[in-house]
Amino acid sequence: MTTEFLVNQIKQKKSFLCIGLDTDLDKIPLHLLEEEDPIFSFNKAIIDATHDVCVAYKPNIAFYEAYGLQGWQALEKTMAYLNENHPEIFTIADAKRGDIGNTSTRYAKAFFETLNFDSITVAPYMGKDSVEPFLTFEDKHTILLALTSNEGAFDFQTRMLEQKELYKEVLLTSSRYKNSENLMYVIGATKASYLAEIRKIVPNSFFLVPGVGAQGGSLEEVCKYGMNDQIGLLVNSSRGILYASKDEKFDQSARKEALKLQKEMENYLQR
Ligand SMILES: O=c1ccn([C@@H]2O[C@H](COP(=O)(O)O)[C@@H](O)[C@H]2O)c(=O)[nH]1
Repeated sequence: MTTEFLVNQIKQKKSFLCIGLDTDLDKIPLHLLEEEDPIFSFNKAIIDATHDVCVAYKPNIAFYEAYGLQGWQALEKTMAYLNENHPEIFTIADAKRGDIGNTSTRYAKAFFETLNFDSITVAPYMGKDSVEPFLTFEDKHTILLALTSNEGAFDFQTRMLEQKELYKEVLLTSSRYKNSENLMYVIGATKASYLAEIRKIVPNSFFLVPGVGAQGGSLEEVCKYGMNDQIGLLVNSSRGILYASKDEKFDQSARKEALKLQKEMENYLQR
Protein backbone atom coordinates (compact mmCIF):
# COMPACT_ATOMS: atom_id res chain seq x y z
CA MET A 1 0.00 0.00 0.00
CA THR A 2 1.28 3.48 -0.81
CA THR A 3 1.56 6.12 1.90
CA GLU A 4 -0.75 8.31 -0.19
CA PHE A 5 -3.47 5.62 -0.08
CA LEU A 6 -3.05 5.30 3.69
CA VAL A 7 -3.40 9.08 4.16
CA ASN A 8 -6.58 9.04 2.05
CA GLN A 9 -8.02 6.23 4.17
CA ILE A 10 -7.28 8.24 7.33
CA LYS A 11 -9.05 11.27 5.88
CA GLN A 12 -12.04 9.23 4.67
CA LYS A 13 -12.51 7.33 7.92
CA LYS A 14 -11.53 10.28 10.12
CA SER A 15 -9.41 7.84 12.02
CA PHE A 16 -5.75 6.97 12.46
CA LEU A 17 -6.55 4.11 14.80
CA CYS A 18 -4.55 0.89 14.64
CA ILE A 19 -6.03 -2.06 16.51
CA GLY A 20 -3.49 -4.49 17.92
CA LEU A 21 -4.54 -8.09 17.41
CA ASP A 22 -2.70 -9.45 20.46
CA THR A 23 -4.94 -12.46 20.89
CA ASP A 24 -4.43 -14.32 24.15
CA LEU A 25 -6.39 -17.53 24.79
CA ASP A 26 -6.38 -16.75 28.53
CA LYS A 27 -8.23 -13.49 27.90
CA ILE A 28 -10.77 -14.23 25.16
CA PRO A 29 -14.40 -15.14 26.02
CA LEU A 30 -14.70 -18.73 27.26
CA HIS A 31 -17.38 -19.71 24.73
CA LEU A 32 -14.89 -19.17 21.88
CA LEU A 33 -12.59 -21.85 23.24
CA GLU A 34 -15.12 -24.45 22.01
CA GLU A 35 -14.60 -23.30 18.40
CA GLU A 36 -12.24 -25.15 16.03
CA ASP A 37 -9.91 -22.13 15.74
CA PRO A 38 -10.57 -19.83 18.72
CA ILE A 39 -7.81 -17.35 17.80
CA PHE A 40 -9.16 -16.81 14.29
CA SER A 41 -12.79 -16.73 15.50
CA PHE A 42 -11.87 -14.00 17.99
CA ASN A 43 -9.89 -11.99 15.40
CA LYS A 44 -12.68 -12.29 12.82
CA ALA A 45 -15.28 -11.06 15.32
CA ILE A 46 -13.08 -8.10 16.28
CA ILE A 47 -12.37 -7.22 12.63
CA ASP A 48 -16.06 -7.51 11.68
CA ALA A 49 -17.01 -5.19 14.54
CA THR A 50 -14.28 -2.54 14.08
CA HIS A 51 -13.05 -2.38 10.47
CA ASP A 52 -15.00 0.80 9.70
CA VAL A 53 -13.47 2.81 12.57
CA CYS A 54 -9.79 1.92 12.17
CA VAL A 55 -7.26 2.12 9.34
CA ALA A 56 -4.79 -0.54 10.49
CA TYR A 57 -4.52 -3.87 12.30
CA LYS A 58 -1.33 -4.93 14.04
CA PRO A 59 -1.02 -8.57 15.04
CA ASN A 60 1.92 -8.92 17.40
CA ILE A 61 3.61 -12.08 16.12
CA ALA A 62 4.57 -13.26 19.63
CA PHE A 63 0.91 -13.94 20.40
CA TYR A 64 0.74 -16.37 17.45
CA GLU A 65 4.17 -17.98 17.76
CA ALA A 66 3.32 -18.75 21.40
CA TYR A 67 0.74 -21.32 20.19
CA GLY A 68 3.04 -23.03 17.65
CA LEU A 69 1.50 -24.33 14.44
CA GLN A 70 -2.05 -23.54 15.65
CA GLY A 71 -1.06 -19.92 16.25
CA TRP A 72 0.74 -19.54 12.92
CA GLN A 73 -2.23 -20.98 11.03
CA ALA A 74 -4.55 -18.55 12.82
CA LEU A 75 -2.24 -15.69 11.76
CA GLU A 76 -2.31 -16.89 8.14
CA LYS A 77 -6.11 -17.13 8.22
CA THR A 78 -6.39 -13.66 9.78
CA MET A 79 -4.19 -12.16 7.07
CA ALA A 80 -6.08 -13.99 4.30
CA TYR A 81 -9.38 -12.74 5.78
CA LEU A 82 -8.11 -9.14 5.93
CA ASN A 83 -6.57 -9.17 2.46
CA GLU A 84 -9.70 -10.66 0.91
CA ASN A 85 -12.34 -8.63 2.74
CA HIS A 86 -10.58 -5.40 3.70
CA PRO A 87 -7.63 -4.82 1.33
CA GLU A 88 -7.90 -1.09 2.11
CA ILE A 89 -6.73 -1.69 5.68
CA PHE A 90 -3.01 -1.27 6.44
CA THR A 91 -1.52 -4.35 8.09
CA ILE A 92 1.46 -4.34 10.43
CA ALA A 93 3.42 -7.42 11.45
CA ASP A 94 4.74 -6.42 14.86
CA ALA A 95 7.63 -8.85 14.67
CA LYS A 96 10.63 -6.66 15.60
CA ARG A 97 12.96 -8.53 13.23
CA GLY A 98 16.36 -7.67 11.74
CA ASP A 99 19.50 -9.78 11.14
CA ILE A 100 22.44 -9.97 8.74
CA GLY A 101 21.28 -8.93 5.26
CA ASN A 102 20.90 -12.43 3.88
CA THR A 103 18.56 -13.36 6.74
CA SER A 104 16.68 -10.05 6.76
CA THR A 105 15.74 -10.74 3.14
CA ARG A 106 14.10 -14.01 4.23
CA TYR A 107 12.20 -12.22 7.01
CA ALA A 108 11.04 -9.65 4.49
CA LYS A 109 9.85 -12.37 2.11
CA ALA A 110 8.04 -14.19 4.92
CA PHE A 111 6.06 -11.15 6.05
CA PHE A 112 5.73 -9.08 2.84
CA GLU A 113 5.24 -11.88 0.30
CA THR A 114 4.08 -15.09 2.01
CA LEU A 115 1.80 -13.41 4.57
CA ASN A 116 1.24 -10.26 2.46
CA PHE A 117 1.61 -7.73 5.29
CA ASP A 118 1.95 -4.06 4.28
CA SER A 119 4.59 -3.44 6.91
CA ILE A 120 6.80 -4.95 9.59
CA THR A 121 8.48 -3.62 12.73
CA VAL A 122 12.28 -3.95 12.66
CA ALA A 123 14.95 -3.40 15.32
CA PRO A 124 17.71 -0.97 14.22
CA TYR A 125 20.48 -2.40 16.38
CA MET A 126 22.27 -4.37 13.62
CA GLY A 127 22.40 -1.32 11.36
CA LYS A 128 22.13 -0.46 7.70
CA ASP A 129 22.73 -3.85 6.05
CA SER A 130 20.13 -5.44 8.34
CA VAL A 131 17.44 -2.84 7.53
CA GLU A 132 17.97 -2.10 3.83
CA PRO A 133 16.81 -5.56 2.59
CA PHE A 134 13.33 -4.73 3.98
CA LEU A 135 13.34 -1.36 2.22
CA THR A 136 13.75 -2.81 -1.29
CA PHE A 137 10.12 -4.03 -1.39
CA GLU A 138 7.92 -1.60 -3.29
CA ASP A 139 4.91 -0.18 -1.40
CA LYS A 140 5.89 -2.13 1.72
CA HIS A 141 6.92 -0.29 4.87
CA THR A 142 9.58 -0.91 7.46
CA ILE A 143 8.76 0.47 10.88
CA LEU A 144 11.98 1.00 12.78
CA LEU A 145 12.01 1.00 16.59
CA ALA A 146 13.16 4.49 17.59
CA LEU A 147 11.83 5.45 21.03
CA THR A 148 9.75 2.65 22.48
CA SER A 149 6.91 2.89 25.00
CA ASN A 150 8.43 0.75 27.76
CA GLU A 151 10.46 1.86 30.80
CA GLY A 152 13.53 0.03 29.47
CA ALA A 153 13.66 2.52 26.60
CA PHE A 154 15.73 4.68 28.98
CA ASP A 155 18.41 1.97 29.32
CA PHE A 156 19.89 2.64 25.86
CA GLN A 157 17.63 4.71 23.58
CA THR A 158 17.99 8.02 25.46
CA ARG A 159 21.71 7.54 26.25
CA MET A 160 23.99 10.20 24.82
CA LEU A 161 26.17 9.21 21.89
CA GLU A 162 28.54 12.01 20.86
CA GLN A 163 26.19 14.66 22.31
CA LYS A 164 23.10 13.16 20.73
CA GLU A 165 20.58 10.67 22.18
CA LEU A 166 20.84 7.24 20.58
CA TYR A 167 17.22 7.29 19.32
CA LYS A 168 17.95 10.57 17.49
CA GLU A 169 20.97 8.94 15.86
CA VAL A 170 18.70 6.05 14.76
CA LEU A 171 16.31 8.57 13.13
CA LEU A 172 19.06 10.57 11.43
CA THR A 173 21.21 7.71 10.21
CA SER A 174 18.31 5.58 8.96
CA SER A 175 16.83 8.51 7.05
CA ARG A 176 19.93 8.28 4.82
CA TYR A 177 19.43 4.57 4.01
CA LYS A 178 18.66 3.53 0.43
CA ASN A 179 14.86 3.60 -0.17
CA SER A 180 14.36 5.39 3.15
CA GLU A 181 11.02 6.67 1.80
CA ASN A 182 9.75 3.21 2.87
CA LEU A 183 10.65 3.86 6.52
CA MET A 184 8.29 4.62 9.38
CA TYR A 185 9.19 4.76 13.07
CA VAL A 186 7.87 3.37 16.35
CA ILE A 187 7.53 6.10 18.97
CA GLY A 188 5.76 5.17 22.21
CA ALA A 189 2.72 7.20 23.27
CA THR A 190 4.20 7.24 26.77
CA LYS A 191 7.03 9.37 25.35
CA ALA A 192 4.70 11.91 23.65
CA SER A 193 6.61 14.93 24.95
CA TYR A 194 9.63 13.83 22.88
CA LEU A 195 7.59 14.02 19.68
CA ALA A 196 8.16 17.73 19.06
CA GLU A 197 11.94 17.18 18.92
CA ILE A 198 11.50 14.02 16.85
CA ARG A 199 9.37 15.87 14.28
CA LYS A 200 12.25 18.30 13.73
CA ILE A 201 14.46 15.38 12.62
CA VAL A 202 11.91 13.44 10.53
CA PRO A 203 9.14 15.95 9.68
CA ASN A 204 7.52 13.85 6.97
CA SER A 205 7.71 10.31 8.36
CA PHE A 206 4.80 8.24 9.62
CA PHE A 207 4.95 7.09 13.25
CA LEU A 208 3.41 3.95 14.69
CA VAL A 209 2.51 5.00 18.22
CA PRO A 210 1.69 2.19 20.65
CA GLY A 211 0.94 2.84 24.31
CA VAL A 212 -2.49 4.49 24.57
CA GLY A 213 -5.06 2.50 26.53
CA ALA A 214 -3.48 -0.16 28.75
CA GLN A 215 -0.10 1.67 28.98
CA GLY A 216 -1.69 5.04 29.80
CA GLY A 217 -0.23 7.22 27.02
CA SER A 218 -2.13 10.40 26.12
CA LEU A 219 -3.72 10.59 22.67
CA GLU A 220 -4.09 14.35 23.06
CA GLU A 221 -0.35 14.83 23.64
CA VAL A 222 0.56 12.47 20.81
CA CYS A 223 -1.56 14.55 18.41
CA LYS A 224 -0.34 17.88 19.80
CA TYR A 225 3.34 17.08 19.31
CA GLY A 226 3.35 14.37 16.64
CA MET A 227 0.79 15.21 13.94
CA ASN A 228 2.06 16.67 10.66
CA ASP A 229 0.23 18.00 7.60
CA GLN A 230 -0.23 14.43 6.29
CA ILE A 231 -1.37 13.33 9.78
CA GLY A 232 1.71 11.11 10.04
CA LEU A 233 0.36 8.99 12.90
CA LEU A 234 -0.99 5.50 13.42
CA VAL A 235 -1.98 5.20 17.07
CA ASN A 236 -2.29 1.65 18.38
CA SER A 237 -4.36 0.21 21.19
CA SER A 238 -4.48 -3.56 21.76
CA ARG A 239 -5.70 -4.75 25.21
CA GLY A 240 -7.81 -1.62 25.80
CA ILE A 241 -9.97 -2.58 22.80
CA LEU A 242 -9.72 -6.38 22.54
CA TYR A 243 -10.55 -7.17 26.15
CA ALA A 244 -13.13 -4.48 26.89
CA SER A 245 -15.44 -7.30 27.98
CA LYS A 246 -15.32 -11.09 28.15
CA ASP A 247 -19.02 -11.85 27.64
CA GLU A 248 -21.03 -12.82 24.54
CA LYS A 249 -21.02 -9.17 23.40
CA PHE A 250 -17.21 -8.80 23.54
CA ASP A 251 -17.12 -7.64 19.92
CA GLN A 252 -19.59 -4.81 20.58
CA SER A 253 -17.65 -3.78 23.71
CA ALA A 254 -14.49 -3.69 21.58
CA ARG A 255 -16.30 -1.57 19.00
CA LYS A 256 -17.40 0.86 21.70
CA GLU A 257 -13.80 1.38 22.86
CA ALA A 258 -12.53 1.70 19.29
CA LEU A 259 -15.27 4.20 18.48
CA LYS A 260 -14.35 6.29 21.54
CA LEU A 261 -10.78 6.61 20.25
CA GLN A 262 -11.97 7.28 16.67
CA LYS A 263 -14.25 10.11 17.86
CA GLU A 264 -11.33 11.68 19.76
CA MET A 265 -9.19 11.34 16.64
CA GLU A 266 -11.87 12.96 14.48
CA ASN A 267 -11.81 15.89 16.87
CA TYR A 268 -8.00 16.26 16.64
CA LEU A 269 -8.13 15.96 12.84
CA GLN A 270 -10.51 18.92 12.66
CA ARG A 271 -8.25 21.25 14.66
O1 LIG B 1 7.35 0.53 21.90
C1 LIG B 1 6.53 -0.37 21.71
C2 LIG B 1 6.57 -1.20 20.63
C3 LIG B 1 5.59 -2.13 20.48
N1 LIG B 1 4.59 -2.27 21.38
C4 LIG B 1 3.54 -3.29 21.12
O2 LIG B 1 2.29 -2.61 20.92
C5 LIG B 1 1.25 -3.31 21.56
C6 LIG B 1 0.68 -2.49 22.69
O3 LIG B 1 -0.34 -3.20 23.35
P1 LIG B 1 -1.32 -2.55 24.48
O4 LIG B 1 -2.12 -3.73 24.93
O5 LIG B 1 -2.14 -1.49 23.81
O6 LIG B 1 -0.44 -2.01 25.54
C7 LIG B 1 1.85 -4.64 22.00
O7 LIG B 1 1.75 -5.55 20.95
C8 LIG B 1 3.30 -4.28 22.23
O8 LIG B 1 4.16 -5.39 22.11
C9 LIG B 1 4.57 -1.46 22.48
O9 LIG B 1 3.67 -1.54 23.34
N2 LIG B 1 5.54 -0.51 22.62
